[in-house]
Amino acid sequence: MKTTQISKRTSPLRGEITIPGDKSISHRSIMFGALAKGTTEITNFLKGADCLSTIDCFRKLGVQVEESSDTILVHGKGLHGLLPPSDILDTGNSGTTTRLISGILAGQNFTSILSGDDSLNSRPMGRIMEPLRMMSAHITSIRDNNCAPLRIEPGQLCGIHYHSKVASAQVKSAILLAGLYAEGKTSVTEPVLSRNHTELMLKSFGARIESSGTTASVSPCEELYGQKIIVPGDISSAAYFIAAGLLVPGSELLIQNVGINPTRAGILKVCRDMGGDITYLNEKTAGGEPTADLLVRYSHLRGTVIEGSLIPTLIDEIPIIAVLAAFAEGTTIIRDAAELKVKETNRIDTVTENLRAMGGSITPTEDGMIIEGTGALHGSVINSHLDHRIAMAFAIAALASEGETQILDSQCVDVSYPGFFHILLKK
Ligand SMILES: O=C(O)C1=C[C@@H](OP(=O)(O)O)[C@@H](O)[C@H](O)C1
Ligand SMILES: C=C(OP(=O)(O)O)C(=O)O
Repeated sequence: MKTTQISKRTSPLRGEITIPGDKSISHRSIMFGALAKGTTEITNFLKGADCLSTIDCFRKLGVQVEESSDTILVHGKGLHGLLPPSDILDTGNSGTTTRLISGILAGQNFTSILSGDDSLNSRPMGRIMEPLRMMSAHITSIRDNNCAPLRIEPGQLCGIHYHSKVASAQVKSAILLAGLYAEGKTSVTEPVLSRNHTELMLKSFGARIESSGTTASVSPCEELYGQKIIVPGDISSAAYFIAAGLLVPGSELLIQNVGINPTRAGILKVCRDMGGDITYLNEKTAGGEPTADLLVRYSHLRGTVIEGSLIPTLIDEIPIIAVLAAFAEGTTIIRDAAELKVKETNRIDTVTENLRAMGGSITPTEDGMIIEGTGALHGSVINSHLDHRIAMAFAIAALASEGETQILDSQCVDVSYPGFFHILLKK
């Protein structure tokens, strides 16, 4: 397993950088393309391990996916054309693959088994099993612990109106995708709006889908139709370079073509609230997804409060926000973020462990953390616990910290950002 060593950066980060494609949109482009009639052409697809797991699963379901250096072609099978898999569907480290594909598989006339790595197989699946069962799906946890491996058997689905306890785009999407196969209308109401890529993209593929506030509804349709998709740069990946630009003295970095969908862009609001100097340039919209180039300049940061409806818009960015908070002046409070406990690791614990190792002052809470900014950290050994977001967040902390830092199991960044260290260390 790989260890990456990072020392304090003595020169500013300057120039331009492009960010790999959005992970959420890349997963969905394969899934919806597979269920559509005709070919879906995807540009700027994220070839991270999670999205490659999605491709692998759909290949096992009989879908032809052609990969070239700059495009992916998905030869769709139509809504009812998937084939029984010859093997277990391996969803790797990916919660998104597992939960979204479960909604699709619940509506098929064959049995499938889904399983992932140790992290994935310990994450909660009851949150999708409950609503899918209410729709009459036959989905069971093979070890009877509400986790994967999951067995999904054929079922005749019926529409429901589900009130979700968690604001989770994966739960919402699993239900809406099952709704494509259900009799009648299927609706999901969330406590607060989560990322809405499924709603935007399914609409462009021709689904009968509507959204109003925190409720999204789908009704069955004859077919979906293949699309051309240009995947925007992933704001969750851009977050590390935004933070690097804000933290390394003298930096001025132009981060190009970043997705700034308001259901995803909470980190930009937080950085600005903390005093971060970020300018949006060249704003555009394609396929309902807004993008911009972000000009980020080194800034003096102050603490802030992050809570409520903002949390789902930046849930994956909380580890790097915690790093920013450690360098800021004053206190940062993060609450309403209990979902952090059920990601690739318990991110309240893994952020606390690693921030303390670097000399940060952090108090974990039941649903978040309180960080007293000390303005400085020191190098240390970082245990990523194989969580890509932890490895990348603390790599950025290392750039602005005295001494040397070693990131253990740094290869895990390949889950969402292959080449991350190469780009970071040559910039
Ligand atoms: O739908 C998606 O693409 C995702 C939703 C979020 O998970 P939850 O739905 O569990 O909040 C996020 O953490 C994950 O990285 C991607
Ligand atoms: C939580 C994440 O992804 P997933 O749920 O798809 O594993 C993530 O990328 O931070």
